[in-house]
Amino acid sequence: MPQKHKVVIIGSGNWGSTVGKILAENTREHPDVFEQDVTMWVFEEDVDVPDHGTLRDQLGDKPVKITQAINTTHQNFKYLPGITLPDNLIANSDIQDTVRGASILVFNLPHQFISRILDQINGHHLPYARAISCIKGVDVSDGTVTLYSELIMEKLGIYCGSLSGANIASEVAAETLCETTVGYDGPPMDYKQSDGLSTDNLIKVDEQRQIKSKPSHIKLHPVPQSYSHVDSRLLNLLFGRPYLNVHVVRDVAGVALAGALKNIVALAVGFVAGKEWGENTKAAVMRIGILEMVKFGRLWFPQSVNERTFTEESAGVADLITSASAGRNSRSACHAVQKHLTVDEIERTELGGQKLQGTSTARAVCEFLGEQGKLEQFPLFVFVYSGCTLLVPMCDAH
Ligand SMILES: NC(=O)c1ccc[n+]([C@@H]2O[C@H](COP(=O)([O-])OP(=O)(O)OC[C@H]3O[C@@H](n4cnc5c(N)ncnc54)[C@H](O)[C@@H]3O)[C@@H](O)[C@H]2O)c1
Ligand SMILES: O=P(O)(O)OC[C@H](O)CO
Repeated sequence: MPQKHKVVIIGSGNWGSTVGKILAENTREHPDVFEQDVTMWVFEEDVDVPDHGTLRDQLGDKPVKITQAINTTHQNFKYLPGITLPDNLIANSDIQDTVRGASILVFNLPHQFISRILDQINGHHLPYARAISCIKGVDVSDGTVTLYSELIMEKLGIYCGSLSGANIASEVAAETLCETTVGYDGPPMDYKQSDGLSTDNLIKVDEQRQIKSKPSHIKLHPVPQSYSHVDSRLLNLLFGRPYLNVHVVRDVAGVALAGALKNIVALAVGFVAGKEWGENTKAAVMRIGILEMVKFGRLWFPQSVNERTFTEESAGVADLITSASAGRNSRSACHAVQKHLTVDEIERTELGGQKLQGTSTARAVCEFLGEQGKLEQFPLFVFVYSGCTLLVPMCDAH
């Protein structure tokens, strides 16, 4: 019998809790492959107990710790209300305790918080753990665009794939039919060597990106042969559900980048909706948006991004459509225009603690493009970042 994978999830927001639910359902269904309990790292906070159902019978009417609320009621009523979570999904606010001994780490938190969490994890995880990032966003610093899958690889020295798709969390949690894309080109798990750093285990960084500060290779620890391989079959066991079809592709960068950039386009569509410019304009914005997404990938990730990920996968055009139609970025931009507020104000007042990814991504991407002298090639991204301020200030002064 292979050693069982221990799976943990870092993040417990709207999508974090949804993916936690999926993981726990699957580890329970495949006890031969996975340890049943899935620990979910939760950013600790006090939450008010809603006055409906049996929640106050179980928790009382005073504010309680969110971890206590989740572990007692098996609901995350602040970030994923109305959904029952499996009782083998265990909330834990101690990040180092959460990752200890885990062979599969799933990262799923707003990108604003990932860097600090990685610093706290470093040194406390298995050196051969494998990771999947469900985070939609990009990190821009020192004149470089870094995908969160890459940041995780660099900071922790472990392999990281990406998951992204047309996945409005509340719909996935309600188990309506949908699909998603997993980018995974990782080395197989069972190396001939079972200890030490293998020279076969090199993940090549896209050399065309001319990233001066990055190593050209990241050396990975081989996974002991006792585990089953992390391959497309195992990823389907982990993320697939009867209502969620998973397609595994090798294009990790394309999946991650599409998930990040579509949020900029979704904001633009939201502005159009708020201005009541109609469906033709929304369609035009989406068409131009997908072309800018592809162009960005071609320019900055020429060796790693496969353009077909943008046009054929759930992570590409399908996610753009769903996000533009019903995502938080699009809705918030629409409300901002209608209420003459900034999107940041809408985020603070209407999202109940959930975080938008589009505004900071637009800012990061456009500042990067400005530094590279490429702004004129991305008029829609620039429109979102700066042009939209003519309609409504997109962000607070910063
Ligand atoms: N919600 C969706 O429909 C959806 C769908 C697909 C992908 N995504 C992506 O998933 C990722 C996670 O989004 P989400 O919807 O789960 O989050 P969310 O928007 O619900 O964000 C709230 C989460 O952030 C946490 N948080 C607040 N302050 C924090 C801090 N200082 N440090 C750490 N955590 C803190 C909260 O505890 C909560 O868990 C994002 O990149 C998002 O783009 C979201
Ligand atoms: O609600 P948004 O705008 O963060 O988008 C949600 C998902 O990314 C849709 O796939």
